[in-house]
Amino acid sequence: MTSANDNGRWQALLDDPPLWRFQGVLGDRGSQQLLARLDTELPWQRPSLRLYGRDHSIPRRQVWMGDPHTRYRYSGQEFQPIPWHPSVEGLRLHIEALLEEKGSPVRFNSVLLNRYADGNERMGWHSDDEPELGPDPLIAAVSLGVERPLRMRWRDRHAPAFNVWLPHDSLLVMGPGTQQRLQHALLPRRLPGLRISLTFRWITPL
Ligand SMILES: O=C(O)CCC(=O)C(=O)O
Ligand SMILES: [Fe+2]
Repeated sequence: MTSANDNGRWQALLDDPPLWRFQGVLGDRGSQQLLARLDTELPWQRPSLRLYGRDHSIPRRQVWMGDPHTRYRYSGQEFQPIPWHPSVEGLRLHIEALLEEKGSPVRFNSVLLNRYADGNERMGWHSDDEPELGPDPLIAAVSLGVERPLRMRWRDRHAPAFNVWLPHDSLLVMGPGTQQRLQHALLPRRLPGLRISLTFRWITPL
């Protein structure tokens, strides 16, 4: 599915740390089909997380998927992955091929899927820097549905925060160093409509 042509669809948003965006991952038909399939076929959950001693339901829904040993811990909870949905496994292989062709070979063994019913649903400021992701993770995030901005800010505040717009059927690659130096958030916006993101990771069993 990849071709020499793909090089023209990569856009460098930052050089250091490397932040890249790719448009047209699956094409119109494939991306619409995947969005509908994920929306209807996955067991979306809204777990409670403990924050400053109180339980809060997350302001979105999520599914943790991956190889059986890829347990994932955050905010005092441990998530067991559900097995790969065939469409998501196909997307994983496609993205690994795109990255290999770009000269950044990488493998993923897990994915966090996030479902935002509308602009009120969101994800707060964080870095994906859990120990099981290793010291220098590369995270590949596919966006489907309504285009929303991922807000990014420098941890040391040496430069202003900025938006990375994530159109339907795009891929954002957060390369090595991104999690150490930047935080990101999907802030609430007055935008109607469904968005689903898939953030592919490599989890090292601890
Ligand atoms: O929905 C997004 O694009 C952001 C998701 C994210 O930051 C994450 O899954 O860690
Ligand atoms: Fe994240």
